[in-house]
Amino acid sequence: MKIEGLTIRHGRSRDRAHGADIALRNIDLDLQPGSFTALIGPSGCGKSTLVNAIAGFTPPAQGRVWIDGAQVHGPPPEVGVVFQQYALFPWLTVLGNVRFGLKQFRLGRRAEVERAEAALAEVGLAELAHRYPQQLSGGQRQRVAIARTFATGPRVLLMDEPFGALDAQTRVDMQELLLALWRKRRATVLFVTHDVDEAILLADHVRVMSHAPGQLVMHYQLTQPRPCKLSRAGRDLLMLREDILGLLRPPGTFRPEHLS
Ligand SMILES: Nc1ncnc2c1ncn2[C@@H]1O[C@H](COP(=O)(O)OP(=O)(O)OP(=O)(O)O)[C@@H](O)[C@H]1O
Repeated sequence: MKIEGLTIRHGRSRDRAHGADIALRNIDLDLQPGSFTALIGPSGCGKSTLVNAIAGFTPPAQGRVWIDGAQVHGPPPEVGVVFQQYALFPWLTVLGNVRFGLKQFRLGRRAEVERAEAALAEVGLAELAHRYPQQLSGGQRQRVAIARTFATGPRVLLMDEPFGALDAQTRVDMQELLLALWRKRRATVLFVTHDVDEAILLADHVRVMSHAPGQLVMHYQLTQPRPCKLSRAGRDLLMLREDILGLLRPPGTFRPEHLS
C-alpha cells in the first residue's frame, strides 16, 4: 500500500482562500505487505480522513493511493475497514452480517455460508451465528465486524479505533485475537488509535501525525515480539512511549517538570 503526496480538503469553498479546509497535507506513506502499522495523533489531526482516503471513500485533492500497484479510485475490494462503531445491520443475524460482506464475490449460497461460518469460528462466535447484533455485547459485536472483514480475505485492513469503545479486559482479548488473525492471514494493517500503549503493544511500525492539518511527523520501527508487555519491555519501550506522548502534547501544555 503506497501513498504519494496526498492532500485532502473537506468542506466549504469559503474556507479555501486561507487553506482552512485542508485536512491532510502532502502525505507520503509506504506500508510493506504484511506489516502492522499503528497511526497515532491528536484528535482532529486527520487520522479518519486518511483511512477514508485509502478506503476510496474520500477522493484526494492532490496525490495518489495505490493498493498492490493499482491506483485507488473508489472502494477497492482488497481493502477491509473496521470502525469503532461496529456498523452491523440490526435486521440481519450475525451469520447474515458476515455473509453480506461476501455478496460481492458471488460465491453461491453454500460456499458463502461455509466461508462466513469459518470466519465466525475463527473469532469464537460459531455458537452465536443466529443471534441478532442487539443480542450481543460490544466485544462480541466487534468480533462480528472483524469476522465480516477477514472473511473477505482483505490484503489491506484499515482499523479506525476499533477497540476504543470496549472495556479494558475486552480490549486486551480483542488485541490478542487481532494479532492471532493477522499472523495467520498476513494482511497489511493500518490501525488508528489514541492510545500510545495500544500502538506500542500491537504494531511493528508506529507513525505519528501532527496537529491539523495532518502530516506524518515521526516513524518508529519496533522489533520486540508482540504483544509487547510494557512491564517487561524495559527502558527502551518506556522511553519510546514518553517520546510519542511528547509529540502528541500541544505546544505550551503543562508538564509536571514545570513545577520543579
Ligand atoms: N466530512 C467532513 N466535512 C468537513 N470537515 C470534516 C469532515 N470530516 C472531517 N472533517 C474535519 O477534518 C479534520 C480531521 O478530521 P478526522 O476525523 O480525520 O480527525 P481524527 O484525527 O480522526 O480525529 P479523532 O481522533 O478525534 O477521531 C477535522 O478538523 C474535522 O472537523
